[in-house]
Amino acid sequence: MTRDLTIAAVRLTPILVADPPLLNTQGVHQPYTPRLIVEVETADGITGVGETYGDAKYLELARPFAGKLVGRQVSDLGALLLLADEVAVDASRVLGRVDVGGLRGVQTADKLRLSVVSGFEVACLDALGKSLGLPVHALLGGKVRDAVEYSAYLFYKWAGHPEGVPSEKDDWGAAVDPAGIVAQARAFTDRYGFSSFKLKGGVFPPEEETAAVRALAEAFPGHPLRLDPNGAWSVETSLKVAAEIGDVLEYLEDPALGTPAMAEVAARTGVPLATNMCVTTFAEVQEAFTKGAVQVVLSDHHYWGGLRNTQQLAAVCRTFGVGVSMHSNTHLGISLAAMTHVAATVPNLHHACDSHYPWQSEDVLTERLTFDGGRVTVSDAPGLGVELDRDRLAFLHQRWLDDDGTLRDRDDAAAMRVADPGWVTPSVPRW
Ligand SMILES: O=C([O-])C(=O)C[C@H](O)[C@@H](O)C(=O)[O-]
Ligand SMILES: [Mg+2]
Repeated sequence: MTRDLTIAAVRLTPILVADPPLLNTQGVHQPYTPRLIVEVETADGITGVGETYGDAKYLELARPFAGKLVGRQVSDLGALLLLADEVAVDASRVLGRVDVGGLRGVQTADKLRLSVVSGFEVACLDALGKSLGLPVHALLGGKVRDAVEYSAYLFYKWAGHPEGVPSEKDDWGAAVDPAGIVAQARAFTDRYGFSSFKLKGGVFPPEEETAAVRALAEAFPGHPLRLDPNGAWSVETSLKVAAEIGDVLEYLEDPALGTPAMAEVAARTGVPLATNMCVTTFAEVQEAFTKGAVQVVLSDHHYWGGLRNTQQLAAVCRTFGVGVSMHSNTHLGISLAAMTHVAATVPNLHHACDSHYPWQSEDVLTERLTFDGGRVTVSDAPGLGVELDRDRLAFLHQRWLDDDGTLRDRDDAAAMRVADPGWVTPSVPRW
């Protein structure tokens, strides 16, 4: 049977999804956060889905990029990155400083383009897999594991968004001290079976956060623990924390901002350092690896330009003896499926992956993905193995249409100012 893999249509649907009041060093998550759902339809009527960031700066690139794909083949994956280079990035979008929501290091035109491409690459792979009757992991060379392990992503959080702010309720409660963090970890374990834990730090003074990690170590002896202040600490503070809790850490994630500071910390501690801030593109690899600044890179297909680039990153890490883990921002089930497919193919992925998915009560799928013993089973169904719920998609899109623009760009500092009008993004190092 011949198949027509020509892309006949591309649909882009920006949505707003509920997000709990999770705290990080920049502020707090908004009650609703933007995502972009990408659909690629072949001439045969097969639809592939992808998901990426939905802020205006990504939409601006996604729209012209979508126009370039019509008439091409869904199998033409190599061309995606080249086509993306043809899409102009408005200079005002390239801030030259850490971006407000993504906490992914300094924002560049390249990073914006790669994040857009990732959603389209996943949609093309989904459509191609459905056309050929093959799962995405098979298109990527085949799985080396049947399930992918995820870690519990613990956050300091408030019980709810500020009074009077429209939001969805969550049932996690508040967590603003060690006891609250341990209770949250127990809830993660009870609900999903996770056995490794990452605490998002950079929120409270380091002594409070190390106390929370100690409390976790006592409550879950021997379980892998990570602490990630998103570069909020000085080199000296990072070293102090490493000395205090290094004995219970699997790794310390981005304690200090930027490769030179990370290299200095790494030179003076035996605690492995991980990053999703100083190595986020191939261009940043050489300096960081040759300086020994990081021992683990958190891959993220949204950052790196897709699933195939994620595999290439893993190969580069293997070459340099650097470990691989996986980063996550707020995402839905399409991305979790994509993360699981690529993670299943990476032999040197030896750390449980991060995922925000448990924090997301809303999705655009007919069936949510589930964690069993902290693991997601790798689907062998054609494509990603997920199905779009068009009614939910329309509902969440309507929320985006109804928004006056306040929430269409993630801004954790602005969300914090609703509760604390004097809040300004802390300068780095904060401690
Ligand atoms: O460094 C990380 O792991 C992240 O940046 C993940 C997320 O962005 C997280 O910090 C958040 O959403 O607040
Ligand atoms: Mg991180």
